[in-house]
Amino acid sequence: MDKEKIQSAVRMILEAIGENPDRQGLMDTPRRVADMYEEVFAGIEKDPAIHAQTVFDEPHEEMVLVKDIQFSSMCEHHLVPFIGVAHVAYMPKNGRVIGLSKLARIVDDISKRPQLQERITKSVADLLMEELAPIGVMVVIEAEHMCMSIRGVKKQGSTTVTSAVRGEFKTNSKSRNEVLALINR
Ligand SMILES: Nc1nc2c(ncn2[C@@H]2O[C@H](COP(=O)(O)OP(=O)(O)OP(=O)(O)O)[C@@H](O)[C@H]2O)c(=O)[nH]1
Ligand SMILES: [Zn+2]
Repeated sequence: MDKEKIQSAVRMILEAIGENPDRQGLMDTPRRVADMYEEVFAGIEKDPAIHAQTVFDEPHEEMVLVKDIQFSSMCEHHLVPFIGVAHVAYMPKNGRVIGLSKLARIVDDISKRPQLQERITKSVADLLMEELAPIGVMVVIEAEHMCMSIRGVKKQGSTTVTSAVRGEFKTNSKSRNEVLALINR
């Protein structure tokens, strides 16, 4: 990531909005924003699939659900945050079970990029299907988009819910409803 370039761009934005980038309070702002972008866009340089490489040979072929995984991402249209929770369920097959924290790490790496909520949802589901070849995967994400609350339509408190459903969860409404019931408990 070119942090020097981010700094000069932020300086230009401050000038463009009619501010004085050299005044006391703004002097370090380009550097701070560059540090922040390095953090919130850290996923661009990461391959989330590495988190699915260590599998435990555990013969559990029923649901595993990690719910309420907090995440934050940056909406790619306005570069403002959207913040919420992800619920990730899968049904392992052939002993291909991964560490629970890895589900959260996958959500993190995929979120830390300019994103759309739909793409995060789909990416997490597809990654798990590809890497673990499980019986099924279901990802549900709930988030509030700052681009809808602090600007534009200015609707605070509205939540966007997206889901991606694969395999058994797609074909079997009982399995799907079980996940939804557990999420909403
Ligand atoms: N589908 C989807 N849309 C998003 C997401 N984040 C932000 N948006 C929307 O992206 C759209 C961009 O619309 P544009 O009309 O190009 O931009 P805009 O004029 O700033 O839109 P307004 O927000 O309506 O003022 C807006 O409707 C946002 O609400 C997301 O994760 N998924
Ligand atoms: Zn936006």
